[in-house]
Amino acid sequence: MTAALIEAEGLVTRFRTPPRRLFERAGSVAAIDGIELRIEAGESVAIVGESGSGKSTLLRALLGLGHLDAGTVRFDGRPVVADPRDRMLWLRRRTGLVFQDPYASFNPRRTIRQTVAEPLEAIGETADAEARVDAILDRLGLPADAAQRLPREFSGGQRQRIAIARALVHGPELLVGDEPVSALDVLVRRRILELLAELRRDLGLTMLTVTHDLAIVPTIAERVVVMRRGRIVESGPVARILEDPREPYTRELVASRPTLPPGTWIGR
Ligand SMILES: Nc1ncnc2c1ncn2[C@@H]1O[C@H](COP(=O)(O)OP(=O)(O)OP(=O)(O)O)[C@@H](O)[C@H]1O
Repeated sequence: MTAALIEAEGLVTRFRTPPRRLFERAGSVAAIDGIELRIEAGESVAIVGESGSGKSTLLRALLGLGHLDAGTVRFDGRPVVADPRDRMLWLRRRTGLVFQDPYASFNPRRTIRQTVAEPLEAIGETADAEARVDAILDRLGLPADAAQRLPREFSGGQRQRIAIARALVHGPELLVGDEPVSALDVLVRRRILELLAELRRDLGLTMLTVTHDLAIVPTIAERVVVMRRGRIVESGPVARILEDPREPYTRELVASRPTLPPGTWIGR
């Protein structure tokens, strides 16, 4: 079998929990507990589960940003190790990240040009930064003068476009989103989801998106991984999971999701 883009085996991450009573010892909780996950190049996978199920911890582990108590992660066959001596520039070159609240991750005093160029600085590819920033801002439908302006001058939807521009400016093959549209209102959310689907097609991206919102999954992914209490309880094609969930927990999640907009399913 050829190497998958991401291969995770037996991942366990524990966090210490403070004692609840005076003479009780501190305990620990497994935020992720024995995760096996394989993502092929070009695939788009959504990780879903309620708050606290371990989605963000898993994402951090896959990117080498969080500690692991057990297990291994490989990216295109190469081990991902959370080691401060190795800043894993090779992995940063190949991945782009989009978070829920772009504003919180923008420096309010840096122009959009400086903000979007951040990954290029981080990986030491600044030679043609200006042209690359202009090209990606244009690709994301931002006005030509956006580069000189500051984050506060933009709406929520535009800020998320800027965040996506920053995630893609260095030409990564994997785009990772942690609740990338949760902070947006419904119409803007729809547009950003469609934009992500289009970018994925045009750029041949592999996508990994964490969300608590099952309603967005058909637009963003072909495969769903359902997490509960640090474990994967079910995984499969979007249509199968949404129409015929096998696990009681997934059935509950599906039943409680808001009605799907008459949207674009990419998974079938
Ligand atoms: N740094 C930390 N220290 C202690 N406990 C943590 C830490 N990070 C996560 N946890 C615990 O690990 C479990 C999983 O958290 P995680 O944030 O991965 O879940 P999540 O599914 O991403 O939740 P949300 O959707 O609310 O972000 C939770 O019980 C959480 O309290």
